Amino acid sequence: MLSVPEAFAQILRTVQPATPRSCSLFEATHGVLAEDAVSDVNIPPFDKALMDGFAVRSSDVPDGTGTLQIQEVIYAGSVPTRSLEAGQTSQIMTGAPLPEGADAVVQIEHCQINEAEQTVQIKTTPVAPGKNMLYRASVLEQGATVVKAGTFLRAQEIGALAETGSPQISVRRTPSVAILATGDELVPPEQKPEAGQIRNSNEVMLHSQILQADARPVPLGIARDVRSHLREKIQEGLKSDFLLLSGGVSAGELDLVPSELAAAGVKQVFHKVNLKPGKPLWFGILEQEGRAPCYIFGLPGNPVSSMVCFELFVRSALRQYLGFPDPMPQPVSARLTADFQSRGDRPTYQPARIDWSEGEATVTPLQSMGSADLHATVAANGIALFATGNQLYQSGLPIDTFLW
Ligand SMILES: Nc1nc2c(c(=O)[nH]1)N[C@H]1C(S)=C(S)[C@@H](COP(=O)(O)OP(=O)(O)OC[C@H]3O[C@@H](n4cnc5c(N)ncnc54)[C@H](O)[C@@H]3O)O[C@H]1N2
Ligand code: MOO
Repeated sequence: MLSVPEAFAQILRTVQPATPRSCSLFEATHGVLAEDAVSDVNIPPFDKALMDGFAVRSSDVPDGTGTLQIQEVIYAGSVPTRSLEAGQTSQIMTGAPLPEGADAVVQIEHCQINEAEQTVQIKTTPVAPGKNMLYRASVLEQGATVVKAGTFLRAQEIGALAETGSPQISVRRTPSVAILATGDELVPPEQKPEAGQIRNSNEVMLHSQILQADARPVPLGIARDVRSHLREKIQEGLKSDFLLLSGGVSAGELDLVPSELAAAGVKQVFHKVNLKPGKPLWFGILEQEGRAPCYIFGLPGNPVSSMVCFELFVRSALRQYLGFPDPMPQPVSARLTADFQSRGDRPTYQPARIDWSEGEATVTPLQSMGSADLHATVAANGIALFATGNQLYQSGLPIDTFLW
């Protein structure tokens, strides 16, 4: 059976980053930048006042006092016409360019203007070069990288791109992800289950996980364990960029998913991974003439297996599709708060509570009845990884955890 690292490697080898599209900054939120963006200007573009007041030569008022001759008033958006010689100053507004010779600004509250003599008396704390101003290009130089390819675009990146001359950018947009729950035992959440039935909790849970992964869910409802119905629903799902099926992938007589996917032309990449929960995980690709491939995951029906497989494998595939440089889940090392006895013939991903105290992460594995016990995940904010075998992990030992 495939190991977890081998499964990751096969997913990352199979899923190709989406073709980038050009879009305006108004459409770019939650996309991922496809090419490095460089600045076409210096930031700030000129030595810039950060206060309303007087532009000065700091050497004229090193101790913060002195009387200076006013040359002109410089507003934001205008250009100074006079440079400052010794003993001279110009009144300046926040955001305006400093005149040549000036290297500091004294704020207006510390200045007394004599209109008749066109002088200003300054009384403030010592003035060093750079006070209340930003030097040209001190934030960013023209030609420097503003946002790197592979960056998820939030409000601040979008603002920085606007400031530096990238109104139109090349972006990978979030994929559509179809969800298809399978099983004759399932009823919708709004229905009270009758004998032998359970509610379809995986569809809405996956919907929420897809949204949390910043992708676009396309819920398709329930496919019954009847080939014709499943076939029809699979065809609908294959129109999305990804298709997630829940249930029907293990060894049961009505586990029709792998054979129906094969009949639809989907090529299996792997079936079954050595982890707990999630062993029956299925992954494949549909290559299509003239359009992008569809990537298909058959997630085990047990709710915790479905959730864990999404967080580990589907999320990594979505990150790879979006062009993130590090698509794999990032482990957080945390110390066990109590002894933990691991059991089992597979690496185990145990629902866990991860906390931070005094700057260090701690982890408390939660009691769980296994892959059908969704309630253990409600109290959890992540998963703790334990290697195969029966082993006593002592309190205080650092182990790998993954937040969700
Ligand atoms: N003989 C074997 N039996 C099983 C094996 C095996 O290797 N050999 N693997 C076990 C493991 S591990 C898992 S996990 C499950 C996964 O089975 P399937 O993916 O085929 O899923 P189902 O049998 O359809 O369902 C399993 C379980 O989950 C419930 N379920 C299904 N869909 C939903 C849903 N949308 N919402 C909530 N719950 C759902 C379903 O009722 C079952 O109780 O197989 C083991 N068996
Ligand atoms: O993958 Mo299953 O949930 O391990 O029992």
